[in-house]
Amino acid sequence: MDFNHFNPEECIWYQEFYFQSNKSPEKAVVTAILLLLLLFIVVQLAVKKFIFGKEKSRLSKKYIGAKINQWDKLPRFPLLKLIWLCRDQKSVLETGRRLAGENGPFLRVTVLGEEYLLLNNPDLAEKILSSRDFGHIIKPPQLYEPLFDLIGHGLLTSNGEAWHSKRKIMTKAFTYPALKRYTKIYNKCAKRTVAQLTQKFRKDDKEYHQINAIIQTGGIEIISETVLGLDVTQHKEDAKIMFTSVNRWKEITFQRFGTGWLVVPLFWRWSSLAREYYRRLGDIDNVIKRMIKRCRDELTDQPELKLGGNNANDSFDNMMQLMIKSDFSELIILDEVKTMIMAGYETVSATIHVFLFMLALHQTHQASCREEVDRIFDDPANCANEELTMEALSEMKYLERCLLESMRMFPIVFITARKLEAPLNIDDNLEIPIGTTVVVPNILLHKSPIHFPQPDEFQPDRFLPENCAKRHAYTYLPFSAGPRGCLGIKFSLLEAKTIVAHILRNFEIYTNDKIDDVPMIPSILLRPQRDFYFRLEKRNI
Ligand code: HEM
Repeated sequence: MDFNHFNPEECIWYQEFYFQSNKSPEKAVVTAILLLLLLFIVVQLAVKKFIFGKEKSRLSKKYIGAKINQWDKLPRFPLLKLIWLCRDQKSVLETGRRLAGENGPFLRVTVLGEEYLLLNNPDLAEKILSSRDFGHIIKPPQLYEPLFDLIGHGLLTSNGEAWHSKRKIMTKAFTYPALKRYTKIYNKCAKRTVAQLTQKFRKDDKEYHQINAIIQTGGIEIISETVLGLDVTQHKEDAKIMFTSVNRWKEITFQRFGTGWLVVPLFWRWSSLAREYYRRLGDIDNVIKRMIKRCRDELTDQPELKLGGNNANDSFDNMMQLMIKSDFSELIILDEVKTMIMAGYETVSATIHVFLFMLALHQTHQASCREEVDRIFDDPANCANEELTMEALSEMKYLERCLLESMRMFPIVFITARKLEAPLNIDDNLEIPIGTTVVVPNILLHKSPIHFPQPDEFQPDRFLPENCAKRHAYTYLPFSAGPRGCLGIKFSLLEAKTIVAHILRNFEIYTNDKIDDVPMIPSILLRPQRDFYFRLEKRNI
């Protein structure tokens, strides 16, 4: 074609484009925007690869001399096949179990140049989770990045020395004396939960209702008071802002991760959901700042309480006081408080919701738990005014076994992941290189028929001490394990036992759902496709 004498009307493709664009100019604009976005994403990926690539080679130099090993021979599972097999969210867990059975302990996949390795075996899980090497305890940025603008560099997302020093201090918030103080809060909130359930299930009401919202309200009340010192009855206005904002923030987060395209930062930042999300976050920050000020004022009024530094051990009522006494800056307190709320509210509420469902499905186990609970409530030495003490709660052995079994079948946090900044030595022949993201699939380990025969059956006696002693410690990981395992294990078990014991004391629990009616979906947390339905019959006590 002679471009010097180019006549657009003679050229068919040009005419088509010209007339199309004339007919609907907005289509051309949309196409241009999409092309620009595509270009932007490609550039972002290239820049990331360049930066991570440099980081990798810097780290590799640090470990010159790492042995040549079998890593290169470890086969890769085809990514497209994996995406295809996991296309249905409802059956993704079953697919995972099948793949784990077929592929042995390792499943290696490469995504956009990033290596991922599934370690589906308790020995391998122990190798990574028990390691104290700072290069083995890094949270993968590609998975945790979305959390950074929410919780900044709180305990859950920070690494290295910054993480270590904060962990040392925050561990004090979970010692026996601290938990003993929180137990009073658990009881108070459990009684409010029972009152709300009593209102919902009127006498002679034979209907089934969803109760998750009530369980979650109890969960937020507990975490607000134990972390912030925010008692709903005393700080009504702040409590209202806190509850609505935390709930909306959580809903938006689920919506974001459930709607694939909103995960892309560029789309997210321009969405109306993001605007609401940051406004809610601002509201939460303002409540926390007001609580920090109140707490500082209280401590100034009572100088004998102001201990500072390492002496902050025992004399605090809530985690905020501990942080102020440990001289955390306001910025660190904001991140840490939000971390605790995020780590500790939805996880326990969701665990209780599933546990009540398990008890409703297994009436004989429910009856045995109630018998135990009644015996403890009726013992005045253990339990005055229907207040469960730490000692009373530790006597609830049967209830605890049922809770642990429920968490085995449905671990709310279903995987643990680390990004290697130091090679991980598996044995003489295999060393996993720096840069790999290793994933421990807690949920698949819990369903292993070798360690848990008839894994789909609810059998609380698996958690009798003699049966636990026979099992590898890294077969059961609802709270993960090792130096980065959950800080709130005892907190969660005590809270869940208190709430459920109060409910069992007051109600008989029934459901008309079957276990297969409501598949569990792996989202940020493992959660049922919809809330379960329950009927609660008030007991005559
Ligand atoms: C049933 C309830 C809970 C479950 C299933 C759970 C599970 C977990 C898991 C699996 C991890 C490790 C994550 C990882 O290694 O990537 C973790 C970490 C953590 N959890 Fe929990 N958690 C629960 C409740 C709580 C509560 C109530 C709190 C505090 C009030 C809490 C605070 C934390 C913190 C601070 C971390 C980060 C620890 C660190 O990185 O050093 N969790 N949790």
